[in-house]
Formats: sequence, C-alpha cells, structure tokens
Amino acid sequence: QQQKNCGHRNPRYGGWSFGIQRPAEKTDPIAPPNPNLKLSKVWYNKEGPHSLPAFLNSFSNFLLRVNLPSNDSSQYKIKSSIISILTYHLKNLSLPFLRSVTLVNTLVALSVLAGYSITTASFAIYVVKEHHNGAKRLQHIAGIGETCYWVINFIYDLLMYLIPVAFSIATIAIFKLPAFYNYPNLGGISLLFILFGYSTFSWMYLIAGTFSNPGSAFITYVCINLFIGINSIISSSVVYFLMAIKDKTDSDYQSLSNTYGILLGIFKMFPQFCFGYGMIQMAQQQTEQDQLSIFGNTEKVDIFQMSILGWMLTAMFIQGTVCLLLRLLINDGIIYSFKSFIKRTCIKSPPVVSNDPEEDEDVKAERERVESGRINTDLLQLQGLTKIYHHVNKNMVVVNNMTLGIPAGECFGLLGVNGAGKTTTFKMLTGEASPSKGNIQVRNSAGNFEDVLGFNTDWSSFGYCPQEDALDELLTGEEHLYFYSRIQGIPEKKIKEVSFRLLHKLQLMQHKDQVTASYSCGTRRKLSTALALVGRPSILLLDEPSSGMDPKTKRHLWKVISEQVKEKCAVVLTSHSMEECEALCTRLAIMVKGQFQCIGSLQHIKSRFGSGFTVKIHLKDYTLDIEALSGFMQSHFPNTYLKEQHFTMVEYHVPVTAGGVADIFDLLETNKSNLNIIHFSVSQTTLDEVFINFAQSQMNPDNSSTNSQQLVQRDPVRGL
Ligand SMILES: Nc1ncnc2c1ncn2[C@@H]1O[C@H](COP(=O)(O)OP(=O)(O)OP(=O)(O)O)[C@@H](O)[C@H]1O
Repeated sequence: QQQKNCGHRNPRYGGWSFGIQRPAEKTDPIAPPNPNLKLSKVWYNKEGPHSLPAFLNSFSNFLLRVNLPSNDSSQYKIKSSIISILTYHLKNLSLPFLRSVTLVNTLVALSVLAGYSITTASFAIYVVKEHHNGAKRLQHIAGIGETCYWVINFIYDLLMYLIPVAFSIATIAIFKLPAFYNYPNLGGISLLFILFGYSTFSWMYLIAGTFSNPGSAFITYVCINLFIGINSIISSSVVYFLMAIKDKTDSDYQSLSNTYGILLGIFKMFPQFCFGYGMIQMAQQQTEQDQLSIFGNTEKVDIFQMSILGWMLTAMFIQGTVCLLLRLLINDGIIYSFKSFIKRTCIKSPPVVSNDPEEDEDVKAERERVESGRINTDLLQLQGLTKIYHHVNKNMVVVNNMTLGIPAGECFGLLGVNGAGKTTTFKMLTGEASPSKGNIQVRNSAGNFEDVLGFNTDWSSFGYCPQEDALDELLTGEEHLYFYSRIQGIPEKKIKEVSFRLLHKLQLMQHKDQVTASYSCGTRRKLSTALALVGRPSILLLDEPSSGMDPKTKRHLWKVISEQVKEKCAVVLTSHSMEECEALCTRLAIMVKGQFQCIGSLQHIKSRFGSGFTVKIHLKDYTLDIEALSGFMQSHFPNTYLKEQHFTMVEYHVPVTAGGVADIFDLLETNKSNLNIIHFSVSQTTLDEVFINFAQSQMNPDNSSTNSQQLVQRDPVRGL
C-alpha cells in the first residue's frame, strides 16, 4: 500500500501493519472466513525508489523467521540484490514510460524501413531493366554465364548500397542518437543495414524476370517491403502491448505470450521484419539501460545475444544466402529443362502441323533436305521448331514446325507481317524463349552439330542485334564496345583497335563519346549492329536492324552486312523492308501464322508467286475518269484490276498475257494522248506484292489453312 509523505522533512519510506481485521468485501463467498486470520500490510513511499522491494523483503524475512525453529532462524534469510530490485522497478513501475518509448521506437523503425525499402528497390530495378531490354541476354550471348552475371551484380549492388548506408551511419554518429549510437549499438545498426541489403537484393533478383517493365518492378518491390514490414511490425507490437497491460499470472497473458512467440517465429522469415524489429529491440534495450543508469547501474547488455539482435541478424543472413543460391540455381538451363519436363508429362499440346499435305513444295523440300542430312553444308539448323504460348483460355501456336538449314555465306531473310512469329523464332535462337518442340543445332569448330539449347550453351559463334536496342542509357557508344569486347574475351591491348574498327565501320565515330540516351533511333540501331559484330560471329542474327534508319544510312548498313556474308558468316535477317531483303538476302522465306508459306531465292519466289505485271500510269489531271481507263485496260487484258490510286497516279495489276510486256507497252503508247497519260511504267510484280498477298491470308482468318498455291489459283484478280 502506498504511503503519503505528509510533508515531513525526514519522510518515512515504509512500514508494516499486522493483525488487521480483513475487510468484509474481501471475504470469500464460498469458503467461510477464518475469524482468526488477520491481514498484514506492507507500506512504502514511492519517493524512495527502493522502498517497496526493501520493505517487502523485510516482511518476507519476518515470515521466514517466524516459521523457522527458533534456534535456526538466524541462519536463514532472503536476500534481494539491487539489480533485481531495479529490474522489478523498471518492469512494473515505469511501464507506461516504456510503452510510450516502444511506440516511438516502432514509428522510427517503420520510417527507416520505408526509406530503405525505396533505396533497395532502386538498386535492384537495374537487373529488371537489363532483363526487360534484352541486355542480359546479349551479355549471355557475349559470354557472361548466369552465375557470373548474378554474383557480379550482387557484389556491385551491395558495394553501391554501402554508400547510403554510410550516410545513414554518419547521420546517426553526427546527431549521436543514443538508441543507435551508444556502444555497441552503432555496430548493431550497421550490421542491420548491411544485412537488410544482403537479404533484400537476393529475393528481388529472384523475381526480377517476372516483371514486364522496370517501373512496375520498382512499385512492386517497394510495396512488398512496406506491406510485409508494416504489417509484421505493427501486429507483433500490438500483441506486445496487450501482453504488457496484462498480469503475468493472468491466463490471457500466457496465450498472448504464445501468440507473440509464434508471430516472431513466422515473421523472422521476412527481412523487412528482422530489420525493423531489430531496430526496435536495440532502442528498447538502450532505454532500459538508460533507466538503470539512473540508479548507477552502468553494466552494458550484449545486444548481439540471440534474444536481442542475434536472431534477427542470423535470419537475414540465412534469407539472403538461400535466395541468392536459389537465384544461381534457377538459371535459364534449369528452367528450360523443367519446362520441357512439364510439357512432356503434364501439358497436352495442341496438334502442330507436321507432314502437312498442303505444305508448299519448296518448304517440304527444305524440310526433307535438313531431315535427311543430304548436302549438309549448314552452319545453323532448325529442326521442327515449334513455340506454343499457353494462355488461360487457349493455346497459341506462334511458330509451327519450322525446319530450315542455313549454310555459311548465306543471308537468309525471314519475312512476315507483325505477329507472324519472327521475333519469337529469334528468341528461341538466342535462348531467350525455350521451344515447345524441336531443336536448334550449330556446327562447331570440329564440324559436328551440337544443340544450342539446354545447359552450358556456347554462344561464342552468335552475334545478335535484337529488335529493341539493349543499350545502357548511361554508357557512351565507345564504352558499350569496350564492355562487350571485354565480355567476349578480346585481349585488353586489342580492345581499342576492335572498338575503333567497328565505330568506323558503322560510321559511329562522331557519336562515340555521347551517352546512348542522346542517340537517335537510327544511331542506336547502328550501335546495336556494331555490338553484334564484336566477337566476329559466324552466325549473325539481325532483327529488323535498319528500322528507323534514313535511306543513306540504311545502304551503308547493307554494305556492312554484305561484307559479313562475304566473310562466310551465316546471317538471319528479319525486315519489313522488301527493298532490304531484295538487296541482301540470298534466300528468304515468308511466314504466315508461324509457318513458312514459301522459301527460296528472291527470283524463284517472284517467278512462282508474283505472276503478272505492275503498270503505273501518271495522268494529266486527277479529275479524269478513272473508270473509263480501268474499262479500257480490262477490255484488252482480262482480269486486270486497279490496285491503287494516288492523286494523278494509278496502278494496275495485269496478269501474264500472251504478248507480255511488249503488248502492254504498245497499247499504252498508242493511246497515250487519248487516255491523257503523261508517262507510264511496266514492271514485274515486286516482292512487296508477293508479301502483301501472303499477308492477306494472315489477316483473313478464314484463309488460315489455305496454302499459297491455292491462293494463286483461286483469286487471280487479287494477285494470289
Ligand atoms: N510472351 C508471350 N506470351 C504470349 N504470346 C506471345 C508472347 N510473345 C509473343 N507472343 C505472341 O506471339 C505472336 C508472334 O509474336 P512475334 O513477336 O514473334 O511476332 P513478329 O513476327 O516478330 O512481329 P513483329 O514484326 O511485329 O516484330 C504474336 O501474336 C504475339 O502476341
């Protein structure tokens, strides 16, 4: 019972009262009161910090001695030490103070966690960016293995992360924040900062490949950190506060204590919790020590013991190591093997076209050539290559049973409308996507074919210019070339020579010192092509290399590609420019819905599928009657149709006639003035027209199964 001081100069700090009658309301209603049982009271004055435990201890000694045999009583006593008294005082009498301190510490921990959630995410999005823009794939092709890539990134990010950590520690040291500054707390908080980075980068790397763009990756990383951190810290703090207001003998206290233990066990799996909770623990420990020091106890508590920081630090180290090991283990090779296994055992793939009776004769001949192994001078072979994307409600066959062989010194053009499957084919060729079926083989230096897919692929013979420039916006053109030269293993003293040769070759000298962020689209494409040529590849994959280039630059690029072909490089090129394919490709194929519709040399394709002529007529006036002109053309050349009309220019498709070009010339020349013609031209149907006609079968879903030959025969008016 508390005792009032009553304003005395020498206050009494406590006392005892014995033999008090028990008050009526305290009697037990079930067990009748024993009239002989009297109440004793211990009095204390709260101004004396030790008065309660001291007087309580004396009372305990009275009881002890009263109950001991009289001759023994002096031999026994109950002792209380100053520490236990102070701890008792701290835990029980200063509880409201400690609670408010814990609340403040929780808020501080959450604020620091929020800051570090953003910091760590801003470091990790770099790998997402490289994954997204294809730079990671390009580095693999250039020679960096999965393990090397992740380990180097991890070490680099961790070293860079030490800069904000150093700033935080310096701030703590400058302002001497006692909770984190006093010995050994500065060491503890430094370890918490470092291990938070260690554990967070690892799990962020683990899911880096799942994001569609770096922006969404950044938001997701920060949200995950904050969501887990805030929820775990607040829920454990709430249980802690509830425990603190309960009596230890209360049954609720026990169940709360069990819940608290379980929550801590679960939350230790998350670095965000370990980081925040570790800070709270440290700050709380410091507050208790500050309180103890008021009573002269300056003994330091070991904050690294398991119950304070030890577990938090250990858990973060384990999380980081496990996630990093998983990241190293789950590489493209393992994913490829796993996917292949799942596909083989679980997923029923839709039937892909094989031995299609309607397959074009040239496509069939190429398939038979590759499958039979005859006339085998190929450097690269695709055998039954198929890619199926499994969507929620349907499966999409994007590349369908593609068989092809490309010899050295050939530039093979892969044509097709948007979505025909060209880039997907390239992705399979470079290992970015795994084929659902089929195989890709490359001839090695010993002259034998070896699989490109799977583990330990040797990409040294490949050069790849992706459709989207895989450039680092912070590096200059020259730095890019240096970087990829080093990855390719070019000796240090030759790197400058190689880089300058390529800068000259692609006319990039004037841009070599500019960062690529300031490059125009065409210049970026030139640099991407230069990077593909760094290792003098024997197989060059170019995905729309000239897109965005002006005609002059384009022609220069064609010259560069032609030189590569002359040097016996096997080039695979995709382009939407027929002019480019006509200029470069020794052989080409047109893809429709993932399948080859035709294959062969340019002239072969034009003469097989481009029957007829294109007549371009320029009229004197655009108000002239076009229908009369069309009627005139159709009356002399049946099945002629008007293809296009732009202002005074009209374009007709004229089927092959008995008299050929001479007849068309004769007729138009004779009637030039009657028909108000200024001038006209007659040409063989171009590759553009062949392409457009094939493209129409992709646009028109009803024609999906129709092969090219049938189209030629069915609709001569529309060309094919
Ligand atoms: N990851 C993916 N998941 C599902 N479908 C995909 C995926 N990637 C591509 N596709 C689909 O595969 C088809 C072929 O795409 P691809 O990029 O290979 O076409 P493309 O011929 O290269 O077109 P473009 O000329 O526009 O580059 C498209 O319909 C596309 O929507």
